[in-house]
Amino acid sequence: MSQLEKLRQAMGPAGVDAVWISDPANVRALSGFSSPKDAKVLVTAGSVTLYTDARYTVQAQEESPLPAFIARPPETYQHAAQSLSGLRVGFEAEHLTVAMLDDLREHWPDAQLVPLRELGRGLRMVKTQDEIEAIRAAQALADRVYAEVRPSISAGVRERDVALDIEMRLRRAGAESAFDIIVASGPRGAMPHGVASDRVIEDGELVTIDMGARLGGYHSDMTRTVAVGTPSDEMLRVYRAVLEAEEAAVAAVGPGVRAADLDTLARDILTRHGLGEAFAHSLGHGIGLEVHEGPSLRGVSTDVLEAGMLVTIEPGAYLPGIGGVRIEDLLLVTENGHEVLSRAEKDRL
Ligand SMILES: CSCC[C@H](N)C(=O)N1CCC[C@H]1C(=O)O
Repeated sequence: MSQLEKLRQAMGPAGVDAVWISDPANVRALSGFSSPKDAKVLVTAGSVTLYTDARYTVQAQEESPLPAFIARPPETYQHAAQSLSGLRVGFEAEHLTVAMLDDLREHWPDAQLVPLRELGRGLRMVKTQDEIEAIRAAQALADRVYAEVRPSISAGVRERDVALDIEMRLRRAGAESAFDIIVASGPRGAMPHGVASDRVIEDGELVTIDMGARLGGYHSDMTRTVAVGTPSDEMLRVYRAVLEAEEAAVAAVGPGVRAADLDTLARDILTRHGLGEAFAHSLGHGIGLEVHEGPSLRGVSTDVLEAGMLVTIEPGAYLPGIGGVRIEDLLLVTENGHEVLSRAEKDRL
């Protein structure tokens, strides 16, 4: 089913006759338009319109199969108002500013505005085949770049230079970095989001590299922790515990599996190694047009995995003042289990 069909199917149960889409990821999913921050989509039972402005006339025509109305507010609102009189119009509560809501109220006096939450989950959690191939390609590129850069991660090298090297190679290949690249060496490894700094990597340290490619709007995400020289016995023990938790959680991924159970499985292993408290975040997340999207692999998640979902499995252990380890793979949930899309080699320490 297309994302437009999914949205139309969800409108009745949500109590709306139309939806004004302003979340860029949902705009892109519905329209294919690659500058979704400068666009909106209006969906009614019988029509769908892409709204963007004259900077994008040619681009909208080239990229989107949807009929486009080219104008800026307030003309866009006035145009939309013609098809919204008397209708209940949903909007994305997490993505519409108070000022924008005021504008909609002013220009659509005959419509009833209804806040909707988490629309993207229903639309985008299960990927289409094209989306799966886009993410597969993004991850394959990230794997290649990681393999190229891995030999340079050594004592005397700045974290920032590792990140720059990764970013330059991604950009040369026509992609971008999916997020600020994390290169966290030695004690900085205790920061789950330790983006690359001026710190110089030292002998005997672990270095966590968390990177992804953004290609055609779709993201990949993968983490490896590597040893430079011989790490301490304590960090070796942490590394092996995280690897055990990661591999066990990966092995358990499949359709029908409760996301929360995967988090518990990994957390229990780390707890047995005395590292439960050190695992300071959730096990993973879905990925697609955003780095973080549904399903959620948190302990409190009610999500159940389905074939066609893309998820990360990324347990970590963080010891303030000492260091940290995270290992992350990107998986496609399949009818029979899963496929690991991230192929980059892991250190066997
Ligand atoms: C800022 S994007 C971070 C990408 C990373 N792979 C990731 O998703 N996480 C790192 C720590 C936990 C997890 C997160 O929830 O941010």
